[in-house]
Amino acid sequence: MSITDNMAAAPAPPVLQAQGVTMVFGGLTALNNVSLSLGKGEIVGLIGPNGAGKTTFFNCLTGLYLPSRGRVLLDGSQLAADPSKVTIAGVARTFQNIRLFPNMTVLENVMVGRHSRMRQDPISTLLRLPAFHRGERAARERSRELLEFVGLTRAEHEVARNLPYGDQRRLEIARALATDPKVLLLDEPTAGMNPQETEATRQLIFAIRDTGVSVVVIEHDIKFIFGLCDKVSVLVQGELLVEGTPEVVRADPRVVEAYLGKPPEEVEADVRAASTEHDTRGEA
Ligand SMILES: Nc1ncnc2c1ncn2[C@@H]1O[C@H](COP(=O)(O)OP(=O)(O)OP(=O)(O)O)[C@@H](O)[C@H]1O
Repeated sequence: MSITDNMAAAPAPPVLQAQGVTMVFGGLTALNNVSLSLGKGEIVGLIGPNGAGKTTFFNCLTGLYLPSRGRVLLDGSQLAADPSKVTIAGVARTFQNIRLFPNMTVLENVMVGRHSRMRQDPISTLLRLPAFHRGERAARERSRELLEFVGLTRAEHEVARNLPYGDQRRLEIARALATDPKVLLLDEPTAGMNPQETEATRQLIFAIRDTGVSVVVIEHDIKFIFGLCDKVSVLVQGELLVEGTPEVVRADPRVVEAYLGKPPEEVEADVRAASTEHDTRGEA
């Protein structure tokens, strides 16, 4: 076997790596020594009961929180605890509670994402020099391409708050993609969607993966996760309980136990009900 053969056989290094991430809030350990490895073009699911630490983990991956211990690497380089630097490095996200600019148009929302990636010379911007206009034209073109990609071309000029809920979630994804991410983190992308919208979202995530972007998805809909992901990690009370292929995770007795000892269909209904209760409590 030649050296080249050996090199070809070596697995590609992970795009994103979380190593022993621990997050302590006062006396509460929300995450304890959680690791995750994401390959190029891979889709990884993150599941777990309410309060397991899933969103906290995303906040550590995106620089919103500085982990109490552990680190996060993108292409082998440690990420700063600074969300805008993490975005520029190539990690984008959507939020559990949609965060759009409600009074801006659909196109403008995507352009905001694009601008966070652009490096305009301040003088050109201030004086509206040709370079500024070229940059704006390119940003608009790319934003339109992304709206077409997520199926929102028809809504380009609508005000974001007037979009149906499912479309708002797609718009958030388009805005995240406008930053040209290597890694996209989706926090409950199908929450509140009907079965058709959920299936369309699954197809959209596959299409995103096919462009070479790696994806991590938090979802309570277990069937959705098992039908989407290459690997699944299960968090329970801040600890990584199990990780593996959907087949391995689904069959693991600890997962069944952690999810109330019921089959996936019943578990899913329970988790959704618990989630609604949780949200209602949060609003009270
Ligand atoms: N900023 C914070 N300060 C203090 N405690 C926090 C903070 N953020 C999260 N927590 C706590 O950390 C734990 C994990 O919360 P987190 O929101 O990450 O869970 P989750 O798995 O995303 O839950 P859900 O499925 O309900 O969204 C919870 O006990 C939560 O109350």
